[in-house]
Amino acid sequence: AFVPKTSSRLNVWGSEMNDYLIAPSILSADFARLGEEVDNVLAAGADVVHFDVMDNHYVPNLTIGPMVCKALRDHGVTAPIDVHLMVSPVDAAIQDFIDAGASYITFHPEATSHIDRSLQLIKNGGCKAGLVFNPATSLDKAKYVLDKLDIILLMSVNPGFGGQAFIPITLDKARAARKMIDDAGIDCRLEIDGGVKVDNIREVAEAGVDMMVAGSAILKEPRTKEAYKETIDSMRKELAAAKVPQLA
Ligand SMILES: O=C(CO)[C@@H](O)[C@H](O)COP(=O)(O)O
Repeated sequence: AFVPKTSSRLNVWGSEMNDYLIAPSILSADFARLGEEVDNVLAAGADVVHFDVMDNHYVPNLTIGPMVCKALRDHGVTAPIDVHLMVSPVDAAIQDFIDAGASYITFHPEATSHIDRSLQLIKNGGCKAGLVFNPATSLDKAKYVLDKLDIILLMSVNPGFGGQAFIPITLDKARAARKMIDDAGIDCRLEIDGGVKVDNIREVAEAGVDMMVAGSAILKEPRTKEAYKETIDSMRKELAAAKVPQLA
């Protein structure tokens, strides 16, 4: 049965966190003013900084690395930094981002021959660990590492670029991933990334997602704290109205 959301079902990683985490992707930031952009989006109410790392090999784009992550920490950012590694092979980058101050690190199962070992490497570094599933990648790869997963991240676009359209079948996959998490009873967030906007975020939440990455929907002109707050507040209003299935 669908009933209004309460915090009981989504109480993962401790009660001090919001039920729904909003994670603006800095891929859409003005990189010439990155520190200020991150400060503004956090002051506007974002929970987490989503940090996209692309290697021009696993994905067809090249972005930012551990030095930029460390620079944000040195700048004074204390919010969680959610590092999404679109990098292959991935293990060296995992260690670099642990050293650079990452909080959460996720990677694609295709990017390592040893998924279990790569997850353990992240956990040994004291970070939350997660697997990322491209739109056409099956959730099967999660099955035998569920006990090591703090995050399952579903790509709702093909990775590599911001500003793409949400792929609707991801909602079915989200429901399947939510069931997998609930059946296993693990303390795991379900994250989604790609094409998330004010007008579809409620539907995404109702499919069982509790961590929302949004790049171009939030980080856009006029690039002011007030404008970021307006978008994030609108997203929170939609999330508050979401009806999600409760655990039995
Ligand atoms: O990882 C990626 C793209 O590969 C994302 O994090 C995008 O940056 C999301 O951007 P929008 O689709 O929200 O504009």
